Amino acid sequence: MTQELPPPVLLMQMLFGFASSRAIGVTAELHIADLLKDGAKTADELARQTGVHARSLYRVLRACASVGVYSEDNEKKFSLTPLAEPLLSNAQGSLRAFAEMITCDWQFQTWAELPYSVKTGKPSFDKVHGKSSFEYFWSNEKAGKVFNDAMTSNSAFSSVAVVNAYDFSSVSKLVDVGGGHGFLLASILAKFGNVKGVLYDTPAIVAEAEKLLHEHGVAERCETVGGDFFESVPPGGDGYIMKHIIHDWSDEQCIAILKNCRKAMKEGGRVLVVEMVVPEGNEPSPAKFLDLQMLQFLPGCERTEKEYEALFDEAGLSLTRIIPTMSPFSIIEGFTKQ
Ligand SMILES: C[S@@+](CC[C@H](N)C(=O)[O-])C[C@H]1O[C@@H](n2cnc3c(N)ncnc32)[C@H](O)[C@@H]1O
Repeated sequence: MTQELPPPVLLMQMLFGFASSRAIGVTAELHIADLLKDGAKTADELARQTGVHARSLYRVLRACASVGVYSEDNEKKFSLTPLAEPLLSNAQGSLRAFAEMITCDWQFQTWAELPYSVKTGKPSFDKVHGKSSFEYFWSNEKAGKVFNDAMTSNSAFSSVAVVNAYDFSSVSKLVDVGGGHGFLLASILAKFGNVKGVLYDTPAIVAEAEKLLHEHGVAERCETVGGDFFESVPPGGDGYIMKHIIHDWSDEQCIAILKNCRKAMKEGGRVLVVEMVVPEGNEPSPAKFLDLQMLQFLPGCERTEKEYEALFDEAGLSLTRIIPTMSPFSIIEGFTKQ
């Protein structure tokens, strides 16, 4: 439908993209979707419950409703819509924490410096915050929590898709490299009862993962190991999965991580990289905007199929398949080159 709008109107809508993103993020921060779970409410009622300014909240919700996130009825009551439901905290694959993170203060401060990244090719995050993004999250409790909660929330969304798209039953020991708090690995182990897991991340992050592994009832089948994936990864797995890891790093750094996996894996083992794959040409894809996020936050980027093939090749692996999932993420599978 938007294609039929006159170009200046469509362009203006696009230019206001940052505003719709921020407005949706504010409602995520205020848990508005949770408050609408049991029925429609006016902005006044919602403002009383959240302690904010009623008229301003109304304006934010009206703007969100104009793009289909919530809807407003004749009595000025707001309700959930299919686009608002993923903002429920307990929705399967909830995007609430992700929405809060992707529109928070340090995001907008970093995006304001996009021209710096375009000029220099360096992450604007480091310029704005004086350190790399991971160092910032590891040293700043509040930002670290927002980031890790978003990763777990995003993981909930993409993990369901990965678990349903790939048959892990032929893997006996799966190492999740940079597995964060372990949501993906726990989901895989919960579905595939024969698989043993190793959750590998920095020592501080894996120390926080135990609770989640217990909650999924997989702690007994899952080891946690702290370390640095540029140095080494735990040996003896026949599967090495990496979700949202490879897109964080430069080609040289990715090749180092992939080579470490190849060296550590048992004969006949495989690597499984979970990322968006950038389509060639003008095809629309969220990967092309996530790529700009990477440009500013880390040395990494989103890659095309050919670029993944080249990375795998340099690391001594052959890309065998790209398996699409019901999410924007694909599973890029590789085996040791024969
Ligand atoms: C973008 S998050 C992805 C987390 C998880 N795979 C997921 O999809 O939710 C990147 C992860 O890499 C971890 N990480 C970053 N540098 C690392 C390193 N040098 N060694 C081990 N883990 C590292 C971070 O702590 C973080 O958990």
